Amino acid sequence: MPAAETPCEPGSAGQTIVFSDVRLDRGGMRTLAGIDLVLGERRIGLLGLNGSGKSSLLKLMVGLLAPTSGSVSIDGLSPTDDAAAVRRRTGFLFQSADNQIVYPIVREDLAFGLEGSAEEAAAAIAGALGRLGIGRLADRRIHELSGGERQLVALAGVLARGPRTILFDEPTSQLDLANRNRLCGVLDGLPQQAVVVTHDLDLVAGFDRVLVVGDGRIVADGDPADAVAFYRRRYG
Ligand SMILES: Nc1ncnc2c1ncn2[C@@H]1O[C@H](COP(=O)(O)OP(=O)(O)OP(=O)(O)O)[C@@H](O)[C@H]1O
Repeated sequence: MPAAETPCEPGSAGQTIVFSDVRLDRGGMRTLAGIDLVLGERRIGLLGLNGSGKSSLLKLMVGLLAPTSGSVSIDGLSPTDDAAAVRRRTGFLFQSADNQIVYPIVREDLAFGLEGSAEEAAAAIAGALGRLGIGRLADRRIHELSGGERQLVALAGVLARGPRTILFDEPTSQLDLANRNRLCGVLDGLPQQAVVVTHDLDLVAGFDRVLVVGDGRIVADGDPADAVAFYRRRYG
């Protein structure tokens, strides 16, 4: 198996995500400009007001958007030109689970697109569901699950692929307090590198690095306490 397809094991390194003078226009308007970043930490948070460009930054990392100018690389690969390799190594959890669940039964959905033998796929699915404590949902119909359960199933689908990095777009926004706390616990224990867009300021408290996006630029970049304090001062 080539290195690019090796599933992440506990303790394995994440990836280095590089933005070089990135500009992004959406709908004819400047969304991001002058973005220069090297991100290699294990837990990275992205804060910012609605519409500030956080999700756009995340989508650039995995090639769901392409820069208008400048470049993005992830471990030396281009998210747009090397899309298949980047997406094997980099999972994306959408804000709404319905955007990434395709099949009607949980187990079928998790099997979709998995590489390897049927036994390897079954083991990856069982491992992912087990890690999230939702093995009991394996044979349930997706449309009968609650929103929180669907969110966890969508995360299991990402985990089953063994990515090195997981990009989370507002992972707690649709969860009740119990499921929000559960997701925080899961996030804490994941061996993968995680980049998390959130409005949940407590979620980033133990992170290694937190960035604040404002007016299409990075307006703060540091440890969680400093970045959150800046965010509250500037926008609170
Ligand atoms: N499909 C699109 N076409 C044109 N403009 C878009 C599109 N999607 C988003 N935008 C614009 O890009 C800007 C940044 O959006 P983005 O979703 O990255 O912000 P965000 O910081 O993640 O916001 P939120 O916190 O509300 O999710 C916004 O002004 C938004 O209106």
